[in-house]
Amino acid sequence: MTLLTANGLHVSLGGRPVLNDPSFHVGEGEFVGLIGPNGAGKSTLLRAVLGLIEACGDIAISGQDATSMSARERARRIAYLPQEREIGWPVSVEMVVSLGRAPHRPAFAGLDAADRVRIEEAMRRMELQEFRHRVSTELSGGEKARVLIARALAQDAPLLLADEPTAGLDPSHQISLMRLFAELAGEGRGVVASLHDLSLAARWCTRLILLDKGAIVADGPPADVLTRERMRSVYGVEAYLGEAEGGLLVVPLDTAAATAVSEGE
Ligand SMILES: Nc1ncnc2c1ncn2[C@@H]1O[C@H](COP(=O)(O)OP(=O)(O)OP(=O)(O)O)[C@@H](O)[C@H]1O
Repeated sequence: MTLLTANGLHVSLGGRPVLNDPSFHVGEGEFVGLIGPNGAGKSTLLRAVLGLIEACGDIAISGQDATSMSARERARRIAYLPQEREIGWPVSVEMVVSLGRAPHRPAFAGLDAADRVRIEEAMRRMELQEFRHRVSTELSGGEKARVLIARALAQDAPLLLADEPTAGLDPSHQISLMRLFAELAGEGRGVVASLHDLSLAARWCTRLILLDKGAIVADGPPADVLTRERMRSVYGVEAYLGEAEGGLLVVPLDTAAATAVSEGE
């Protein structure tokens, strides 16, 4: 089943076009890495799909026109991890994670047993049980990121959109998170994550969408999308592409340094 279809999106911000007609779809079981240089429009694309900014074009969520959905209905179908990791109030970690259940409950209603199961599961998956009573605003950047990811997991939506979810996480937590997203996809959900670590993206994502200047320049299996030519034309760098543990390894090269060394020989 197709969880998300976006057709011909156009967004202008500050009088400048930021999204130039991208069209794509995300199905159940897909872990899609949204990649591209700074300013390519990745966050804008995610925010447009969520209805957080005005966009022209068609967006369907689980086959239903997104414009006909209330914000609450949308939040039951799409969980979102924003790029900003700020937590506004000095409340406990458990309280922040429990906010993920809000779209499923009538306003001001307490948590029921099913909510509590989801909250515990989300905290377990993000290794936060020991943190449950800590004040969320007093955590480190990476710990806060894990709390906000747990809040998105507690939302228990079929589709998860995550904006740079690995930012601020140490290597071990980066890998655990990518494995978790792959597991969520394996359970039949859809995951779309904007990522700058191309090796992580290539290793774990089932598909990559490469965005440049608001347009999709490639969409497909990681090894097809990440070529030396695209690293050059889109990111403006030479890159070493190799293989490690069954995944593609992408190492951007400092060409100025490489040239200096070879000229000195
Ligand atoms: N509110 C705004 N007003 C004007 N321009 C904006 C606004 N928000 C974003 N932009 C511009 O839109 C472009 C796309 O931004 P966006 O945050 O979507 O890029 P991104 O691909 O997520 O980048 P990054 O990898 O740096 O997070 C950028 O050039 C940015 O400066």
